[in-house]
Amino acid sequence: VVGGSEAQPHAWPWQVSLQYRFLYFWYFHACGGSLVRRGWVMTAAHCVDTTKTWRVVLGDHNIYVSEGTEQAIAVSNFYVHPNWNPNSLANGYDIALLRLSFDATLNSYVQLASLPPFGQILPNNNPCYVTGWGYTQSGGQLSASLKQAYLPLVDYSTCSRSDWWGSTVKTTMVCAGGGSDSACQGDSGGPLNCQVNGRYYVHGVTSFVSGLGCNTLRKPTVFTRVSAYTTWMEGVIISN
Ligand SMILES: CC(C)C[C@H](NC(=O)C(F)(F)F)C(=O)N[C@@H](C)C(=O)Nc1ccc(C(F)(F)F)cc1
Repeated sequence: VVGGSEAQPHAWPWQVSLQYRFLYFWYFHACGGSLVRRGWVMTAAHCVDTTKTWRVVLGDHNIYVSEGTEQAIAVSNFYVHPNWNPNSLANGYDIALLRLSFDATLNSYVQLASLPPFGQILPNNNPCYVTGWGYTQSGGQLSASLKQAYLPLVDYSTCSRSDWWGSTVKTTMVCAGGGSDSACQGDSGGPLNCQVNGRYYVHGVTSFVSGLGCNTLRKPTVFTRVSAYTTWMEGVIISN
């Protein structure tokens, strides 16, 4: 997250850190995710590399310090959207579900995300926050502590303007920000938390930013629109 501020610990208790094992017993934070069922995490398809060994860490704040609130759970299966094409990021479908090897324990540090109703489109400027441990500057480094940035929602008609994202953005995506604050590498797969009637819903899965820099003017962060995929997710979960 570029800009914004450090989140209050456990203010976003559905936020997970998605980590892959390297060397013997070391894990590396690669992406974010959201806990959607006790045994299921929603993330971005572009985060999933099935040749690696993955785990999710729930209830975390500082990813480099053991605080006693974490739950680390192995990922036992991956369900990437069938239409996802890694060579066509602009086509969308950048969403995946991870089956955990056992169910998370829900408590004040670990809670389920609320998902929007199918097809819901939020208005321009709807208040939203992006959260994650991603780079704090373009070409920078990961944040040790979870960060949040206020990113007002940008509606499709604005986001698809030619001097914004043009035809790169689709209606199955959601844009937010476009100013000095943004997501950045390492925030992928994490939630866009949008306030609707006083409650926060995970309305987006962090997908991409401009290749020219994370917080490029008029290139808002682009998210997979969760409300376009809730039926697909229900189908995966009830049959696995
Ligand atoms: C690894 C990438 C697939 C996703 C990566 N995502 C992120 O950094 C995050 F965290 F904002 F979600 C990203 O946007 N990286 C930048 C450097 C990028 O490649 N952006 C980008 C690439 C292609 C397009 C497109 F769709 F136009 F081809 C748009 C943006």
